[in-house]
Amino acid sequence: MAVATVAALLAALGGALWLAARRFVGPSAQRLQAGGDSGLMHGKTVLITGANSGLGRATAAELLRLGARVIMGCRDRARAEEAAGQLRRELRQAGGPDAGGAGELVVKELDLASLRSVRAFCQEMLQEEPRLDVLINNAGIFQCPYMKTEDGFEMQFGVNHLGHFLLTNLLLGLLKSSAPSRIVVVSSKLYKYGDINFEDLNSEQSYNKSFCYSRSKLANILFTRELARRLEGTNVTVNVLHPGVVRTNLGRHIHIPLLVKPLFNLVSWAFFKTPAEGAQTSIYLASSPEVEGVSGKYFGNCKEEELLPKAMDESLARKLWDISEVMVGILK
Ligand SMILES: NC(=O)c1ccc[n+]([C@@H]2O[C@H](COP(=O)([O-])OP(=O)(O)OC[C@H]3O[C@@H](n4cnc5c(N)ncnc54)[C@H](OP(=O)(O)O)[C@@H]3O)[C@@H](O)[C@H]2O)c1
Repeated sequence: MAVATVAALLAALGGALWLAARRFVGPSAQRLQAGGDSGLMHGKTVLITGANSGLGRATAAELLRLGARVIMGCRDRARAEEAAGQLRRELRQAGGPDAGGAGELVVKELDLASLRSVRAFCQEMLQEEPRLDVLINNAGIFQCPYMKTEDGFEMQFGVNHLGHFLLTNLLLGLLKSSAPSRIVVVSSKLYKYGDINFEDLNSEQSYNKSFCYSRSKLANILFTRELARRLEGTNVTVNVLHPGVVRTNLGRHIHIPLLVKPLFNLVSWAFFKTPAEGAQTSIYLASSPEVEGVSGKYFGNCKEEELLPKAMDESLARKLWDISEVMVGILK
């Protein structure tokens, strides 16, 4: 009797934990089915940063299936070519458009930790690509030890915010001439724990890897909202999203003790989204007719969500924009 009671209690506790965790990461995005019919993106060119892994790779797979020309902007050509080869094979096996020539994958080198690389990449884009319908600022680095980009910026702020800031600005002309066009920014719910300290944007005085990640993700949202304001009337929209908690390579800098690893793997298997699930909101914002004309909004699970006041602070967003322009030397 006592054993049965304990077992029942454990089952109830397990169930409650399961429900609580699913609630935290959001409903299974598989049910959201953001992608539409194959052919929906036919004739559209999409650029995805960090498309060789995790969410970027899953987003590329679906947009390719929908018929887009997908440009994978990646820092490591070998890793990107390998991912592109796998994606083409998967698509052929599924009898997708690659066999018939509708979707197309192109790999281009882009290191967001180097403004020189971002400029060279954009120059190549402007020379070779007649149009750009969707830009997905997806690449990201998470809780790394203190490191600097080639230009001397703290790595998370440099890659997650400044690299994408310069990239977007240099491609705006192409996006405008291809309008209606869209920009999709991948942020994180962890923005809630960040703030923008203009006195120490480079974290020289103190470095906290979690806080700096959150700061970079808050910067993604402020950037999106200020850009949406600047793009009013151009038919170029920009929205930002939280993908949920997703099983990807993002945690590569987190050290998990060997003994705890099996438990962590079990928890992530049970509760985290798969990359295909996590990518649904990116795919939705990139391709769905439902969001045509929608701009400056924050999404999770393919639905608009509320932001904390600090992420909607217009004067903070303007100040960050002005300082970012100076940091990346936008006028050079
Ligand atoms: N996974 C989650 O639970 C989660 C939650 C909230 C938000 N996000 C956001 O989702 C986005 C995608 O992350 P993910 O989870 O898919 O992680 P991931 O599997 O690690 O993918 C990150 C991608 O960014 C690329 N990248 C990193 N540094 C770069 C640089 N300097 N230049 C160009 N590309 C660079 C990586 O390239 P390499 O493969 O060459 O390293 C990789 O392709 C990130 O912005 C992340 O902040 C993820």
